[in-house]
Amino acid sequence: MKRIDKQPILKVRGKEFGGKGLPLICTPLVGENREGLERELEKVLPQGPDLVEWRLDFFKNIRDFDQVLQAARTVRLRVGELPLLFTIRSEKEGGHPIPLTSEERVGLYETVCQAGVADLLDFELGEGEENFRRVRETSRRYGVKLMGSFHDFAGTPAPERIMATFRQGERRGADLVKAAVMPQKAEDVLTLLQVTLEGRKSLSIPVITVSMGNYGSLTRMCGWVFGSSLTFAMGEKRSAPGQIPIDELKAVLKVMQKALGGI
Ligand SMILES: O=C1C[C@@](O)(C(=O)O)C[C@@H](O)[C@@H]1O
Repeated sequence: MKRIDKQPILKVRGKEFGGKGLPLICTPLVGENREGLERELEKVLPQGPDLVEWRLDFFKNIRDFDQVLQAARTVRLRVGELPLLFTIRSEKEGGHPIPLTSEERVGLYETVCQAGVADLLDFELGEGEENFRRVRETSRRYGVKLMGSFHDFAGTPAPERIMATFRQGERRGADLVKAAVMPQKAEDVLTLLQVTLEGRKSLSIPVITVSMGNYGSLTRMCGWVFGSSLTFAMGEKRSAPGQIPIDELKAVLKVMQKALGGI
């Protein structure tokens, strides 16, 4: 079986988004200060993720950009050659409440790009066209890749809406797009997988899709077969419902890959 005809690929520090075979495994860090992040990394790194996401919205002193940068440099150093993804999730899309306006979030992304600590940024498409354009411009200037993202912690929108969001990301110049949604019924999981396949076949950039919660955890294991280029797995602590421990995920992926004939 040929997996999917068209395969747009994005390479970041040698890791391929959208390449053949297994998905990349990303482990989120949710430490609330530098020490916490260091402790987390000690547990996470030996488990062999392909990349690490720092969820800045969990960082306690996020208003203090100097502290953020200090922590960022520590994390950067520790992850070494692994790609590092910076994410400031907004509360309305399921993030930790943070005292930063949209304007300040854009500023913080600019700061980390300038400091040369990030490989990838996750910026919500819901932050609006102008903010997205600014983050796109800055990230491009510093050679940082940009993920246009969308999250719904309450439900799974209709497939056309998810696809429309992906196309919006593509139009705005994102390097890849991501949707994480919550299933309310088993059909929602199928919807997400169907959209994954459609996105993979019709977009010019790689896609990442996640269905969260218990039912949704299926997609964390099999989404790659339908075209999701990355899956999030728990290192020390979950950053979203349904994430499974990285070692368990790796074991499942191995079984699936063999059963699928090595695609
Ligand atoms: O958007 C995502 C996906 C995610 O919400 C998940 O469900 O695994 C976890 C987040 O940390 C990440 O930014």
